[in-house]
Amino acid sequence: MSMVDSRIETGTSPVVRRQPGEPGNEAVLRARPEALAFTPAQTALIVVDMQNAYASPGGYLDLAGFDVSATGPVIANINTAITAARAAGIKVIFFQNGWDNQYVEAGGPGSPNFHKSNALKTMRKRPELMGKLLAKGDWDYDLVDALRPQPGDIVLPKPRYSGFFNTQLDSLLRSYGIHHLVFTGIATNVCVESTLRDGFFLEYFGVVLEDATHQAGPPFAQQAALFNIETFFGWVSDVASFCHAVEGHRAPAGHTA
Ligand SMILES: C/C(=C/NC(N)=O)C(=O)O
Repeated sequence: MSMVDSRIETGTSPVVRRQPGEPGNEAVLRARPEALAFTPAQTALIVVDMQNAYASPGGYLDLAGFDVSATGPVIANINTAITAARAAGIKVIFFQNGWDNQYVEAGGPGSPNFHKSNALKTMRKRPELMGKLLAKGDWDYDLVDALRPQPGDIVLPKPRYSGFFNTQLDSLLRSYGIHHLVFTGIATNVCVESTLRDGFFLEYFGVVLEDATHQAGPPFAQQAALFNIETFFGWVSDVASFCHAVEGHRAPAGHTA
């Protein structure tokens, strides 16, 4: 059951607005700790790293010992959010995490990534996996079959946990006049939280749809990430609330978001 505050239905809950709302243009999302108002055309749905590596049995997280058995409903919920976003004219941005198959982009021993990445560590333990985990061109790097980008969507590669680091995300968002980011994907406590946090420092309003995310690690990692986001960096909502908020908002005719 969603823990999102239902008081907004009765109009007693505060609504966070970046600027005074324009009637008819504004969607209001039930969220914790407050409802959040946004304009669909100035909002992006960010789909973080929904690759086989993170969401499929036999992918990197699974091989590294993380539980991916509950990712099926997350994929279905992301699909629901994507469909609602496209219909409302919200830009959909997919990230793919990883590197070239020689791992030059992963950084050598001079990079903390070399020492902390569980994908790189797993491959050092199991050399037969070298060139496979999170390597561009391999199944592990591919987006899961159930989530297919469409014309008008953006697909961005990223080499580190934050989607703002060494990517075109910030300049693309600014070029489209986007300042609200709705987050889905895996892992809540790693790349989702890292990207939302960096967005906060760059003045983006970030909200996570909790049932469209999954953690890397035990359930407390999900709870801690959502607590941090709700308390310090942004807002937490769910897919049904997002669909409800954008219902009735339609992309202009002939518009690919
Ligand atoms: C653990 C991990 C998480 N990535 C992500 N997409 O959140 C990794 O990439 O090693």
